[in-house]
Amino acid sequence: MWTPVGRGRWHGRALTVWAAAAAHRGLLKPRPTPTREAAAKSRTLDRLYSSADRKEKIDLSRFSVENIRNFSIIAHVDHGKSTLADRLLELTGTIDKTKNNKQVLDKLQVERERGITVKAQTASLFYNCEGKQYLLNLIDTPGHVDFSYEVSRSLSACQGVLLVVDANEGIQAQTVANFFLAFEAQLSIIPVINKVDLKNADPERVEKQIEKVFDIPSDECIKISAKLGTNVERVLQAVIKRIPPPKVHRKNPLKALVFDSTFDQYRGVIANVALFDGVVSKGDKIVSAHTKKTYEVNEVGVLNPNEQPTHKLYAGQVGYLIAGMKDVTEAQIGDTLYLHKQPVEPLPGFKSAKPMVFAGMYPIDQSEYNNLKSAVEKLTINDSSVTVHRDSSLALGAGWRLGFLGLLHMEVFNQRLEQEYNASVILTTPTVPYKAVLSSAKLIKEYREKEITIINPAQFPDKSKVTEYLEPVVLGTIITPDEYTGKVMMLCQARRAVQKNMMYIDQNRVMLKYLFPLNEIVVDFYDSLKSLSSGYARDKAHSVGKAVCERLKESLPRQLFEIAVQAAVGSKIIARETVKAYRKNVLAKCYGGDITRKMKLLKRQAEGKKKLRKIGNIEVPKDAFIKVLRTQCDK
Ligand SMILES: Nc1nc2c(ncn2[C@@H]2O[C@H](COP(=O)(O)OP(=O)(O)OP(=O)(O)O)[C@@H](O)[C@H]2O)c(=O)[nH]1
Repeated sequence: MWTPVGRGRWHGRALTVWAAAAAHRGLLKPRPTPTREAAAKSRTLDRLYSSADRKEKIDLSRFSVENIRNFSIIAHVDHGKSTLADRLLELTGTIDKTKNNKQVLDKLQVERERGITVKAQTASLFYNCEGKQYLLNLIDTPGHVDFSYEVSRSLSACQGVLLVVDANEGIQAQTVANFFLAFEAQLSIIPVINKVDLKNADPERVEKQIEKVFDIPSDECIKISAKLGTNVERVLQAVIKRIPPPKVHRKNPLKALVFDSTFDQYRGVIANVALFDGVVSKGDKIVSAHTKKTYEVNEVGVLNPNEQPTHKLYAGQVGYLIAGMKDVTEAQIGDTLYLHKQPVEPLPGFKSAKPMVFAGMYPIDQSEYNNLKSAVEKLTINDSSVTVHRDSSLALGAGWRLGFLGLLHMEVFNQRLEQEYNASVILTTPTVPYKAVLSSAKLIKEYREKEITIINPAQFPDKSKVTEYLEPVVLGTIITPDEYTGKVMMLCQARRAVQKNMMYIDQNRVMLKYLFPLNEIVVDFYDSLKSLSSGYARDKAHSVGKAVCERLKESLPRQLFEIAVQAAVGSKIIARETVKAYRKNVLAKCYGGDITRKMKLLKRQAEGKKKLRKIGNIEVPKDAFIKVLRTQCDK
């Protein structure tokens, strides 16, 4: 939903923000240079995942549906999902127990460098419980709100979740958001209170919070230390006892959901699939419900945690499938695959992600356009929440306008392009989408619509042709120790937010819900929340305009005439800088001499400059644009 610019109203998507005083690793900080430890870990993981290690084909036929459990680990950022996944992999003998096993499922370089999960990762574990062999398919998910699309997709392949909560921090905003995702999907929820080894851990308090906020009896909570491995075996037992096996039919024709996919340079698209019905094996002819194209299956297997080919994949199992899809448009996340000549009703797929932040992306060098295009296409297979529209700019040439779920998402996408595809790009300052209700008949005819969405500031229609502008608003949840409540509320009001709810989740923690205009929180709200500074200036247009003018002034080459660099909002100039002219010494040849002659020469020079200023065109070097845009993005 949208609201007239300047007023607050509820928008459909719930966006959660972090607790004010929660200790947190900087998520939006500039990318750190990889440390020696990260590099060593990277080498260890490369060995762990090298294709040379791929083992013999395994036979999954021995796992009947009753012996399969599919579950995700969900939590707020940093509450220990990936560390718990490490322990589960060790306990089941999937990986050897070594000191180097730290966030093993965080395979991407960007994840290892930033210490956060950005991609959901699947691992199939084999576990013996009370004399029975079980196949457990685990999906480790990201905790940050920008990647919650990964969580919702992962849940479609599961029947249950481990809801991990930090024993010191307690319930946080993403704990609440992720709980509701699982609850709405009607999954079994096992609360796991982690980090009980911490000095300030208070698992009893967290147990009570869980009971109060989620209505889950406190005796259902499992208290563990994922770091030390304490009680982790109980988690596995609870997975078997409390999460039901999938409801599927192996005798029905194949019905497989593509819930994620990646692109491999040599093997094409590798689709992560959850089988709802039937069986699939190498050599089968399958059809994509989305494109109706037919493919021959080259390989099927499970992730253990690296790719391990199997003879077949059976209904109820989660694995991967390679079928020679070479073109990126063929790999659609949410697609249903079925056997040739045995069509099935396609699964509902996924609601498409709604981008909240838009930015222009251009190759630094236009000759790199095609390479960058192919890199962007391949990366969007692996990250389907990014939207791509072609765009062009006078200064930067041909490029795209990309839509992201948040700023961290944008940074991570950019970093992945650089690291995984060696691409070098210019990203412009992020903006949020706006809508304009048009009043001009000419514009309505041109757009064939009365209400248009604007994702590019350059396309903002003039005020005189518009009845009103609308801006997106989001529901934000903030959980904060109560001593900060007053300051947090002041900050929210300064950001034009409207309070919707306030509740004590325990003796000294408050959960606040506010409707925020998205534009007010998208760039720096988290930093302000952390510092709770009260010196917020409401109208930022002036300071931003001034900063850009100053930077442009530094970057523009001087001319024979003065150049005015102005920032304008509509027709109102809000900031100005002047690039001084080169001054030719027209008096150089006047030795001594008559003052009137000197005056005449200076007057003629001034007139010449005035004329030049009227007709003079200056060429803005591309470097200047890059410099200005870069610094804007760094802000
Ligand atoms: N003391 C202690 N620290 C833990 C425990 N479990 C995890 N940690 C630490 O908490 C930090 C975050 O752990 P992760 O496993 O990366 O958390 P995560 O939830 O996967 O993080 P995201 O994927 O980025 O949301 C790391 O520094 C871990 O070493 C625990 O049981 N005790």
